[in-house]
Amino acid sequence: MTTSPINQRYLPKQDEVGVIAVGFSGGQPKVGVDDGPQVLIDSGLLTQLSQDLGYKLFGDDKVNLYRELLPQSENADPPFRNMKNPLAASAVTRRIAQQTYEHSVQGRIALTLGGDHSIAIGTIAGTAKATRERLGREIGVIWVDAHSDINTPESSDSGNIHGMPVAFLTGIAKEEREEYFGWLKEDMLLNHRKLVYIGLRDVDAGEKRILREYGIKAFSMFDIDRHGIGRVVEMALAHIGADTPIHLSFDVDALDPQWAPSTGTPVRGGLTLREGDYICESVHETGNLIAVDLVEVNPYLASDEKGKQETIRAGSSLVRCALGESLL
Ligand SMILES: NC(=[NH2+])NCCC[C@H](N)C(=O)O
Ligand SMILES: [Mn+2]
Ligand SMILES: [Mn+2]
Repeated sequence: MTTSPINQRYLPKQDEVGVIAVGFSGGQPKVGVDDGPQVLIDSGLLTQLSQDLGYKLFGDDKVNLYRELLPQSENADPPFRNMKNPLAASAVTRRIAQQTYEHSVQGRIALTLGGDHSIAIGTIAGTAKATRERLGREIGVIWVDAHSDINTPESSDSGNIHGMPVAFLTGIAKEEREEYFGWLKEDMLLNHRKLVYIGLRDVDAGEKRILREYGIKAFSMFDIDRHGIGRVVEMALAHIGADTPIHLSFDVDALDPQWAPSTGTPVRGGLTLREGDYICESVHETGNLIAVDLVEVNPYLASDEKGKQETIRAGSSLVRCALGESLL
């Protein structure tokens, strides 16, 4: 496969990583996913990135809780268009967009540790804007997940915003009011033709309609069984285009619960850890990686300590692979 890296001057500073540790769980109802970044950091992930992989780290060494942005009480943040915790999610993701923007516009790889997947509204908005400014181009997104997270507020059965980020980011869901994601402006949006999914196996009926209507590229577990992970990743990268800055958004629930049981919405029949690592390694190998999100690690949901540790180890392995650990 020919995936020649984009023009040298377009490359991120490949030795600098901007870390955003996001302790936010308001995109879904289960407590604990806000402790995801802390357990990943406690496991030594950031030390490994600097000491073993040689990255210069910038940004957070402690987890953002965004307390000052959160509404005072749940009563102060009633559902809006069926969305739960809309003011909190909007305010926090707006701030995350600023944080990723600041790293990305300087050419650092933006690494975001979540937190539930609603936070990708911020991370992708930030890198999309920074990349337009810095390089004059659109980003591509590889979204690795059991779910497509492309519900609109109206199509969602749950009202959980972590099932909606892609709809807002592509402009498929729109909202004018500033405090309800109206701050997402044109230059922060993602072209739905530059989006590709890998690992899908639990997609709502309304989401399937959206994927079909917009012709969005998606590789489900069926496709991985049919073609093998090597061919699927090759096709996914070809869809994004060889000359495109890539934002990798990895939901740990893409992995089979055997490898990552400690997550809010586990779905059986998923990727092996090795397949997940392979996706990350392949994206690294393109030389076009500009950002990584690792989300939905909830340390309190495994049935035992072993499941919790496995999930943390898997999540941190995915991040290290995306940053080039296992390539010789
Ligand atoms: N990021 C996730 N784990 N998303 C799960 C979403 C589940 C379901 N489709 C919903 O919209 O509520
Ligand atoms: Mn998911
Ligand atoms: Mn997700």
